[in-house]
Amino acid sequence: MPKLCWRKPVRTRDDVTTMTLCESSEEKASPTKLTAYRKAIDNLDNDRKWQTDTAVGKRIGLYKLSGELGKGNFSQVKTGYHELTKERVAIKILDKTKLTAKAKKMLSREISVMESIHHQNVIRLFEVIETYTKYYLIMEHAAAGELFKRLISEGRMHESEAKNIFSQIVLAVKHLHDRNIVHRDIKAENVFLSSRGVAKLGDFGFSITVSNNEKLETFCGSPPYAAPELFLDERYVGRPVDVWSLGVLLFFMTTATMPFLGDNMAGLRRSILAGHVNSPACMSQLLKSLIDSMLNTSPEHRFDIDQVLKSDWLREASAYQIRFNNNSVYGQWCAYPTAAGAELTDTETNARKALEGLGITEAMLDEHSSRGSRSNVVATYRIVVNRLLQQRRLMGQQHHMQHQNSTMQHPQTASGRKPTKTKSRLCAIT
Ligand SMILES: Nc1ncnc2c1ncn2[C@@H]1O[C@H](COP(=O)(O)OP(=O)(O)OP(=O)(O)O)[C@@H](O)[C@H]1O
Repeated sequence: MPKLCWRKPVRTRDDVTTMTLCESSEEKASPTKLTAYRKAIDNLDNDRKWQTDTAVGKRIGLYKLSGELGKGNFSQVKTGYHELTKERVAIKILDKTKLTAKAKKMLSREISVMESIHHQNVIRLFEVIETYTKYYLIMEHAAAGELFKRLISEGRMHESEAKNIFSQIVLAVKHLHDRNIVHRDIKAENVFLSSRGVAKLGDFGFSITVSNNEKLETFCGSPPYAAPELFLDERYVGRPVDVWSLGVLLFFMTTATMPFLGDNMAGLRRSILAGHVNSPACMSQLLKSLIDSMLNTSPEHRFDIDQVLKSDWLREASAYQIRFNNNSVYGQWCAYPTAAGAELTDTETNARKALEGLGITEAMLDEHSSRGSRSNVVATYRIVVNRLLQQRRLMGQQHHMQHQNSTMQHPQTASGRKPTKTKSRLCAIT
C-alpha cells in the first residue's frame, strides 16, 4: 500500500509538493494490510489506549491533543496533531454546558462563516467534532501566534513590513465584504501569523452576513477598535465598522500605541467620538493620509475596503498580493472535494494521490463531500490540500522575501502606555 511521506519541497511539472507517495517492501508484501485511514478508524472503535486517551481528553477523533495555546471567554485552544498527516492543528474546545444562548449563536455563526470562506489569509476550519458535552473546532494552526503578541514583544513595525502584513488582512476583509460578511471584531489579537509570515484573520464569532446596506443593531467588538457610530444609540452599517477597526489596527502596527485612549469607557468614548488622531512625526505622509481616511468619524465618508486597497500607501503591496494570489492556486482552494468527473486542479490531483496513499479513495471523497467539516475524510482532504497550497505559496514567496526589508524597530510608545489585550464584547458599549 503506498504510504504518505513528507519530504523537502520538490518542484514538479504541475505543482509543488512536499508529499510524495512511496511504497515500502513490507507494504508490497502484505496486500491485505489495513490502510492508514482504516487502521485509525479501527483504533478509534477498538483500541483500548485510544479509547482511554479519548476519555481523559488526550485525543479527539483523529487528533492527538497536546499543550494549551490559550483560553477565550468560552473556550480553550489546544495544539493537536492529525494522526494521518501529522499536521499540527489548533483545536478550540467549547464546553456545551457552559455556553450561554449568545455564545451558542456566536459559535454557529463562526462555524458557518469559516465553512463558507476559503482564503489564504483566513484561518481555515478543517473539522468540527461534537460530543455529548463538547464542541471541537479543528483549525489551521498559526505557528507564529497573534500579531498582538508580536507587536507587544518587538514593538512597532517598519512601514514596509506593516504594508506586507496589512495588505494581506485587507485582502481577507475584502473577500468577506465581497461576500456580504462583516467580521466586527478586527483587532491585533485576531490576526495570526504563520511561521512564514503569512497573515491570517481569525475569530469569526461576531461575524454576520448582511444584505447590502442593511443596518445592524447589536453592538459588538472591542471598545478600543470600535467605530464612533457604535457609541451612538443608532443602528449602523456593517462594512464601515470593519474599515475603522482596520484603521486602528494599522495605527497600532506602525506605532505600537493605540490612536484613541481613555482612562475608562467614558474617556475612550469621548476620544473616539472626537476622532482626533495624533500621528507621530516619523510616520510617512501617505500612511498618515490613509489612516485619516479610515478613521473618518463619518461612516459615509470613510474609505471603503476597495479604496483602502487602492490607496497610495498600500497600492503596490496589495497589487503584489493580488497578483501573487492569482498566480498561485489559492484561488482554486476547495473546501470540498470536486465532484467525480469534474476537471481537477493540479493541487487536487496531487492531494488525491496523497489521500489514496492513506486509504482515502475517490469514492470515499464523493460520499463524504456533502458532510463538509463534519467528516474526517473531508477534513483530511482539507489538511492535505492546505499543506500543498502552503508549499506552493512558499516557493512563490521566497523570491519576493529576498527583496523585503523586514526589520522590526524597537518599541517606541509615544504615550508611554503599553496597550493591553482587549476583550471582545457583545453588549452596548455606550
Ligand atoms: N488558529 C490558531 N492558531 C494558533 N493559536 C490560536 C489559534 N486560534 C486561537 N489561538 C490562541 O488561543 C487563544 C484563545 O483563543 P480564542 O479564540 O478561544 O479566544 P480569544 O480570542 O482570546 O477570546 P474570545 O473568547 O474573546 O474570542 C488565543 O490566545 C489565541 O492566540
